[in-house]
Amino acid sequence: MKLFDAFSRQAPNKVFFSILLGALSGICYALLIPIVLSAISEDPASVVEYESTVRTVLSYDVSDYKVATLFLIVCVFILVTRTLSQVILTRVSIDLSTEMRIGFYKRIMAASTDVLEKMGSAKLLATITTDVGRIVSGARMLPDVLINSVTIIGLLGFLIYLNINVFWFVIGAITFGVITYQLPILLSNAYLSHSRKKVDDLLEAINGLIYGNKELKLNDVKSRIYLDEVLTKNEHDVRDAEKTGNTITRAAANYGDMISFFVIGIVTFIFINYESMSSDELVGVVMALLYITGPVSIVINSIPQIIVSRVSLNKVNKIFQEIPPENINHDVFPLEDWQEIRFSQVGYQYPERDGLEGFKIGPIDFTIEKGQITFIVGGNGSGKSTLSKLLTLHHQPSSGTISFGNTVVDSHSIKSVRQSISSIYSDYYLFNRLLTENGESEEALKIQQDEIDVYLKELGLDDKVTIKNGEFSTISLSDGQKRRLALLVAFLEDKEFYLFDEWAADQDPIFKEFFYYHILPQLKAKGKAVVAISHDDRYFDVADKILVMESGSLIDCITEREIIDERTKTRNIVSTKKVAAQT
Ligand SMILES: Nc1ncnc2c1ncn2[C@@H]1O[C@H](COP(=O)(O)OP(=O)(O)OP(=O)(O)O)[C@@H](O)[C@H]1O
Repeated sequence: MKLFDAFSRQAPNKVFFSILLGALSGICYALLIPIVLSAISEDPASVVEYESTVRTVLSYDVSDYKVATLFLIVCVFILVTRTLSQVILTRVSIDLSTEMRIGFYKRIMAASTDVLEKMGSAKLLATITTDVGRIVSGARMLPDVLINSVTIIGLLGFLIYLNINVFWFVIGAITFGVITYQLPILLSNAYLSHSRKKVDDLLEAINGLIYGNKELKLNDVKSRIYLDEVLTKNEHDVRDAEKTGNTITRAAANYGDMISFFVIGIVTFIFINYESMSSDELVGVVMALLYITGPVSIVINSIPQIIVSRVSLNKVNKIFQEIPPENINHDVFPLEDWQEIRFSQVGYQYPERDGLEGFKIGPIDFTIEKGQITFIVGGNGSGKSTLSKLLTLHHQPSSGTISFGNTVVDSHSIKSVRQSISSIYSDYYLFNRLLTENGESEEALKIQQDEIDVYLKELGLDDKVTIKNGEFSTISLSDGQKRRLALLVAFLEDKEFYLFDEWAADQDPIFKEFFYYHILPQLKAKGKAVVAISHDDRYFDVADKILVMESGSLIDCITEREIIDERTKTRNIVSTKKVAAQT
């Protein structure tokens, strides 16, 4: 059983110990009935020797003292072994779920950006939150299934001892019950997994409700249609599938519970007419069957959950395969000094989607120099951001080579080269803390704190955020302020190559100017290679080089100072005229 394999791999010794305890507990459980029967039966062939002595314990009369003592010992033993078995396996299951999730985090970190972008966050989140949980709940049933299975086996053994024909009859009845029970369960699983798919759609719709809330508020028709045709429809789909699935499951579970009673009825009212049995034997059989009812229904009713667990385990394994780790060297080594980033005949293409060919870049040749500011410009969809992800080594070229100085970026060097890059993308993510290594000296921390305070002031954030022990006091800031905080983080990283994708787009005019005329030149003066993707043609004069993109091709690379100044001047005149015309 795959589920059990996963467990055994997690903690083989603990699992073995838990199985052993579970088995012992199951055996003792099965022993209770023969012990009780021995006490009430006068049959000389009883399991325990009958003794009619009465002893007084704590002022109470106890008959069959020896049997009673054995009964008590077995009960205590069951209590201890059963609890230990369950606790051990439950702990292993909790460890397993933690390990699984951490494994997921590591795999996501090691996967390439291309693969993650293709898969999308919703699928990954659903797997981490839903499937891992299901595996654990299924796995938590394993100790009970084990204990009860052993109990069933023990009681079946007792039935063999009582009457072999009854044993075969009971085996046949249980097999029939288990098989017929599976049919409704399969049907209900189909409904429940349909409802699970619908939950994905519903979650997407709820996202729309929360994030599209402002748009919906401004348009009553839109919000009514969204409520009726999207949210309510999805809710009803989930509700209907769940109702049907759960109705079938409940009916099947009750059928599972009643199987043993059907068997008791058939043995008592029908079987007895065809098989000669003493009344002691019949009492024994009925007691064993009554006793077996609980374990049988526990085992039968856990089958669906264990099946769901296995399905989830397969899903998790499948997703793991779909996000393979990047096939690269994961050791980081110091890079040889470099002065320029060189793109030689670099080409890249997004994968085909819905039968449409993926957007293509290149082949492209250019260089980015340290101590220079390079702008990448071009119309919407011309490929600037795609090019930026090639520059920051998140996309790997399908043709050509990228080199940082003498270091060619390949599977051996890519991770090391990435360490010299800092970027703020247009869809950047701001963590709520600086992720710097602890253990620095107090003096170093003080210098860093001073540096932070200077940057906070410079970026106009000193009255908005404080950073203590690396944690931001808040990230509930305006879009522009958040982006400035991201800039502070990038500064502190002190990398050799900085890339900004439309950083200034949502800054006010003062900070826009501050970015282009102060921050970028400051980085340039520090000898950093600086690339800014920008539509702000007013500031193109800051650039030492302008790369112009169109439809995935580099159509111009302007390096001449006069041309840049000239173009900037012309664009400024055009912009001023446009503004004048509009006003
Ligand atoms: N993750 C992706 N998967 C597939 N295709 C993509 C992906 N991201 C972008 N594209 C395609 O690549 C093309 C270029 O997109 P890109 O974001 O590079 O343009 P851009 O020049 O940065 O545009 P903008 O100025 O609007 O930001 C687009 O036509 C888009 O359809």
